[in-house]
Amino acid sequence: MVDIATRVYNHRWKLDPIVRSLLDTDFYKLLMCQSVHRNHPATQVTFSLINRSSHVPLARLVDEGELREHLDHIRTLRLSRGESTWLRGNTFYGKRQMFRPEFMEWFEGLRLPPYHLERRGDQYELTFDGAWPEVMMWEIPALAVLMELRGRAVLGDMGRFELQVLYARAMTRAWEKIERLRTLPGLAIADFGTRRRHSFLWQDWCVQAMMEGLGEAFTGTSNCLIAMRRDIEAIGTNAHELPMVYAALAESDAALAEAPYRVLADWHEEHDGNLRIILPDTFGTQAFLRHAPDWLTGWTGIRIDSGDPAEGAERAIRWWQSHGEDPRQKRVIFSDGLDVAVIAELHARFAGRTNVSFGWGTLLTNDFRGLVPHDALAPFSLVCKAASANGRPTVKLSDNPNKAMGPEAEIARYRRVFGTAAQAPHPVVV
Ligand SMILES: Nc1ncnc2c1ncn2[C@@H]1O[C@H](COP(=O)(O)OP(=O)(O)OP(=O)(O)O)[C@@H](O)[C@H]1O
Ligand SMILES: O=P(O)(O)OC[C@H]1O[C@H](OP(=O)(O)OP(=O)(O)O)[C@H](O)[C@@H]1O
Ligand SMILES: O=C(O)c1cccnc1
Repeated sequence: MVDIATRVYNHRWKLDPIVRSLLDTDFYKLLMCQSVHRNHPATQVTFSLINRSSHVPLARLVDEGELREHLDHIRTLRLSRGESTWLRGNTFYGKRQMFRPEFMEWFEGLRLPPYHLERRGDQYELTFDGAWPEVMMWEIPALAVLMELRGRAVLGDMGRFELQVLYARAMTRAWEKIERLRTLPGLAIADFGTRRRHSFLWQDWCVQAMMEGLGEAFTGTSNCLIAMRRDIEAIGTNAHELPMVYAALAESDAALAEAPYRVLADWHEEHDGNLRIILPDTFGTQAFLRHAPDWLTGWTGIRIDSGDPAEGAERAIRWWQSHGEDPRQKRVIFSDGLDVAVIAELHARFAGRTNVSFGWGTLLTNDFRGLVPHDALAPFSLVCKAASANGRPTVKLSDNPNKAMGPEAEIARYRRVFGTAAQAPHPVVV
């Protein structure tokens, strides 16, 4: 087992690359990338960094030169032969050859496109422009680099013993959470914490702790590199970028209203079983379900990613029931800023009524809250989103207005077209 504290202490004198592999990313990126590569290879997109925690002055905390070194390093990465063999030969969700040869050939040649970085006051403007399948692969490593550099800036001033005790405390906290989760019968939980993790090695430690502590209840990790190295399941669904970009490309209000379903029709052709998971909240869950075509009720499950999670799950259950579907045959995946108390509550309320699972992100892989002065290692809400497609702005409404994005006028148009009702704001922690 790596002694993380000693390693942090000893690695301060040369570039210690944060992201070392194109597989150090979420599995759903690869699933989406294959679909985008087939259906929208030439669509031009811009992805942008958004620091939703504006009180965190990223540009003061992270050195620009160091940031560039890490981003440049990521641009040198290529899929290795062993990684390619794993992707081509491994079974994902029980299916062989999940990734088609045309996609694999393209992926083997991929290098990430250039980035644009500029300091604006205390924040960084970081954007990525180019073809959608290439640009989308920046999101996860860019976030992981920024989060870890911000952490390293704090760790760099700490002594050997301070570091030992810091990690001992973080380990104790993580293990206590796992002990709590162990008491939940029939739990199914995966690691979704790559993008805002404390560090790669810390995420890897958390994954191994979940493996030992939870056994079968730990269903796997969204991180492909860790899944490969630890020989566990790679877990993934799909993300908001698909409906956001499809919607931005729509030529009329009627096409806009259809866009979220068009996404899933394309997905339907590629995947079955546990990969048919609906993400309904991009432009408001209620409106999405109200207008959903009948064939969608046959899908396996729904991912609840914003708003009040219990309300979201109740709504999904009612929707299935009203279409003659048995919710006990369906799956609800909760994935929004989870921590153990909420997981236990949702598990108690929904287990038995539907199949429940959890995608646990930042508060698994980066719960360093309260461990150093000024809470300088606490995670915060850093995201990287598709901001435009073929020159047109994207919009996200979400079930939480605090997560909405896009130009005001476009937000108003989307609300009208989708018939999205007013929503209650929820605080965004991560
Ligand atoms: N950011 C990272 N991404 C992927 N793998 C990593 C990362 N950091 C460390 N590892 C892996 O974790 C293991 C332990 O790290 P260790 O400190 O021994 O190696 P290293 O950082 O690669 O090498 P060195 O200590 O010589 O700089 C190694 O197998 C290393 O490849
Ligand atoms: O436990 P968590 O840290 O929430 O990790 C998982 C989250 O990460 C992703 O979204 P992201 O935060 O990138 O964007 P969003 O919050 O706007 O959905 C995903 O949709 C989950 O919400
Ligand atoms: O596959 C997913 O749905 C996923 C993975 C990581 C983070 N958020 C969501």
